[in-house]
Amino acid sequence: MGMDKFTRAANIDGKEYAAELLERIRADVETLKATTGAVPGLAVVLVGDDPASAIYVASKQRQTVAAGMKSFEYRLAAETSQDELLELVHRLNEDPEVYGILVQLPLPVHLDPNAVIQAINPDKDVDGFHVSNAGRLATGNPALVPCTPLGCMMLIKATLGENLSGLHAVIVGKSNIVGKPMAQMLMNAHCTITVVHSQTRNAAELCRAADILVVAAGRAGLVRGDWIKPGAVVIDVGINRIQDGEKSRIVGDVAYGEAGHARAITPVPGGVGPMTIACLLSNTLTAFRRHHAMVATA
Ligand SMILES: Nc1nc(=O)c2c([nH]1)NC[C@@H]1CN(c3ccc(C(=O)N[C@@H](CCC(=O)O)C(=O)O)cc3)C=[N+]21
Repeated sequence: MGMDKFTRAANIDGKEYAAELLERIRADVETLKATTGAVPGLAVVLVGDDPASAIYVASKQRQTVAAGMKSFEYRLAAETSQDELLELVHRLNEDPEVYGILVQLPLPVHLDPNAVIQAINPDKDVDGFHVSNAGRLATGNPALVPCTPLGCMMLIKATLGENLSGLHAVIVGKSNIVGKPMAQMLMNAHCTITVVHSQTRNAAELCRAADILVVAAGRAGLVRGDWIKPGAVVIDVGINRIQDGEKSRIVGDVAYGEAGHARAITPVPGGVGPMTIACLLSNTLTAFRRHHAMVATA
């Protein structure tokens, strides 16, 4: 894609897209409440008192209520046992008012996150972390997909249009939460996929081949300007708190100031982060729709 040197990369405003998505969700919730006589509800479970987690959970709750959904919040003590947590998950699985369940990660170290995630009813697994949802996504079946890569996909399509067929997407990072599901989604959209990670020998060279570059490495400024092909679309998933003199601030995994030759790039903050929360509500609405469609056709 030809870009003259006077063109600046467009800023992909995730905050604005998230606000638009939340407004569409709110309108859909209003209609569905009238047609089903039910209200979508999201349960968020927070174990312990990690301050960053508490901030995210408060923000999730505020936006859930703003969308017209019910919010059920469970704050459990840090010393909660595995059995107590599993018991709560089982109770939420059975609760007809709860359509979505999110257990905030990370959990205190004495708890096994995998066992907790696999205990969630996959049809209520709005994080999309259950093996059943990972398998559905991998096989192109209807799934609840992880919120962060879902939000990335929406921002990519808002920038490039619906048809991504044949584009080369490079994903940096291979986590179950972002890298792997992102690769699956882009493959389902008929992209050619390269996954780069900490053991990759020629990461810069591989990234330079990307039409779409999604970076979820968790390392501040890892991706430099010369890793980016002119005209590429760059999605920065990183959220890194760095010390800047007296103050601390949040930066992404991409050296944003070196990416002027990209076609478009997400800022941090204000890019992928706000889309993650909007997609959590989108997934709750999806779970609600699927439940009521099943009931209607049964
Ligand atoms: N089961 C589970 N599901 C999650 O989805 C989950 C989780 N656990 N644990 C923690 C991480 C983190 N996370 C974020 C969501 C929104 C922003 C966000 O909106 N960030 C803003 C503000 C950044 C700031 O200033 O802190 C931004 O990027 O603009 C960030 C991070 C969801 N997580």
